[in-house]
Amino acid sequence: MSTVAQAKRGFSSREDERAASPDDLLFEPPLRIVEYPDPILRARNKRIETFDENLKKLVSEMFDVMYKTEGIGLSAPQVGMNVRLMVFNPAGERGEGEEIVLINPSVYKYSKKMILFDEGCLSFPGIYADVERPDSVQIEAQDIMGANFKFDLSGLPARIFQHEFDHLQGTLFFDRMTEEVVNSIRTELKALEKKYEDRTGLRSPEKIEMRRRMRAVAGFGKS
Ligand SMILES: CSCC[C@H](NC=O)C(=O)N[C@@H](C)C(=O)N[C@@H](CO)C(=O)O
Ligand SMILES: [Fe+2]
Repeated sequence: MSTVAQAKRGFSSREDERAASPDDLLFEPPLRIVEYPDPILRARNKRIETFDENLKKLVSEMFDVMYKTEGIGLSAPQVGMNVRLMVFNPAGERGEGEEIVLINPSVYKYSKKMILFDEGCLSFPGIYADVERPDSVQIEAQDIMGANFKFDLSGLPARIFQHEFDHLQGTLFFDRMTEEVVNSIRTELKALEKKYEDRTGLRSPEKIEMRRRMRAVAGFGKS
């Protein structure tokens, strides 16, 4: 399927979510943050169906790298693992606030009220810009033991959840920015693309203009 067709489908329906194999969950610490425009950030993320010690270790390593890099949230694809897992702690400090672990999350309701917030992403070091998102969301997910639960999020936790949920859909924060806002960070985005091209010897897998066009079909409210 072409990238454009994938974006139109939005990786969103349950039928599209394949189950992760034990190999998909293998990792070697220390985890490292995957930076834009690495194609890992646009790849499909598989459902987790094995709730074991390895998963607990992965979650623990994700919190480690999140705190070390001054994050308040982290999704598995950002550490090279294409599975449907996110961790967050709005306090951003170990031992403070509440550590949330969400596996195979989905959204069943978004608020109508929308809020602008100056967002940063660990996969786009040093880049901050305004993103508009619903103020609150009602979600369901599984915990580290595989138990299902539902809860409501608003304010900063809702913001972090939506940012990380987007990562699980292959959507990046600039896909949600207005054209004017993307223009304000375009030089920094291009610098990250050049860094990737210099490091890998490969052409950047995406061109910013193309993502701009695809943003129109990203849409809120799909799950
Ligand atoms: C507001 S949602 C941001 C979530 C993001 N997670 C993964 O990319 C994240 O943690 N971004 C950081 C750059 C961030 O927001 N850090 C905080 C605390 O240092 C900040 O205020 O910059
Ligand atoms: Fe991010």
